[in-house]
Amino acid sequence: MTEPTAVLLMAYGTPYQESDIKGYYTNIRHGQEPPKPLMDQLVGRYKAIGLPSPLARITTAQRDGLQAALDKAHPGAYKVYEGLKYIAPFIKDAVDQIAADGITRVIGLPLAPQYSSYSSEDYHNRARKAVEAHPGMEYLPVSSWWNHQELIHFWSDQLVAKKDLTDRPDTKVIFSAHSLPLRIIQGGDPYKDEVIGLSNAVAQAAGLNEDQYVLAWQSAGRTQEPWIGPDFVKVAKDLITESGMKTIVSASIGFIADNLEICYDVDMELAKAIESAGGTLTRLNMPNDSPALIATLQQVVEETKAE
Ligand SMILES: CC1=C(CCC(=O)O)c2cc3nc(cc4[nH]c(cc5[nH]c(cc1n2)c(C)c5CCC(=O)O)c(CCC(=O)O)c4C)C(CCC(=O)O)=C3C
Ligand SMILES: [Fe+2]
Repeated sequence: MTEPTAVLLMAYGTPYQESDIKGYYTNIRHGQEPPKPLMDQLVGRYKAIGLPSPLARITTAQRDGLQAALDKAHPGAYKVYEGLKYIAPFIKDAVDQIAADGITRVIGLPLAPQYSSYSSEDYHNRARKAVEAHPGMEYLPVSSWWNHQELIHFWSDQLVAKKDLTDRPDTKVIFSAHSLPLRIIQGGDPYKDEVIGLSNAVAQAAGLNEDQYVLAWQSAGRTQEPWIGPDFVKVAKDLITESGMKTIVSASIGFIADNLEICYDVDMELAKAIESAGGTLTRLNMPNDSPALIATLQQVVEETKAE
């Protein structure tokens, strides 16, 4: 039998317990400890959703689901690993484990559907650095995979199921993705265009007209520099108070899992803003470890060939 190929699933990571938050946040801040007010704010948000955030369990379930799907389609051909950016098991730990398992071919698959230098390229750089420590190991990076039909239909199926609601003149669908500092997308980063591409593809597959949906940005950091906007909280409030909308359907298409940005920024912050403006929020489910997401990841792996 030929040697299996490793599939390295890479994700942001999430603190498992309160005592992890400081180290995790310090890693996100490139080794700088967070000032107390920022730290307190983040602890407050994690406590509000309950630790660990569902993301920890979901990333592992995605790994297990992909392993089972690949085992069924190609017995013995792939071994799936989980490597995180800001908390253990780190990307480097996973690569070292792959080497210890005697595998020399690694597909690097970021669990972020759109490419950006902030997320995808940083995952690949961390993986490549770890791979270089193992002579003879080959690294095959996946850039982005937002345009897979299974993923597009995961979202559009939910909108089609809510057609009675979305067709009402006082309902608007808001697609959203994580904002980024404008400086990151300047100089040709495709992130924004890929998010626009996914939102339009989902809208088209769901049969939405251009006046039935908008794209906005969520979870921007509260820093001085400009971030991609408009922010989805402001967009939602304006739609209700100025454009006569009653229902907002929120689809966080830039993410694939329930996490802090979904459970807090959408389910608490956005929901509260909409309710206090007099409207109601309906939030679409995230792909998590659904068959559609696992099928998408399986296709991405099958399409990845040596260059
Ligand atoms: C583009 C993008 C994605 C999607 C792509 C991908 O998934 O890779 C993403 C995902 C995530 N971000 C996450 C958590 C955090 N991100 C932060 C901070 C930041 N994110 C940024 C961008 C992104 N973030 C940026 C530009 C910053 C500013 C700091 C900096 O310049 O580096 C902070 C610090 C505090 C704060 O600012 O809120 C936290 C705690 C979690 C885990 C949630 C959980 O635990 O459930 C997830 C999945
Ligand atoms: Fe983030």
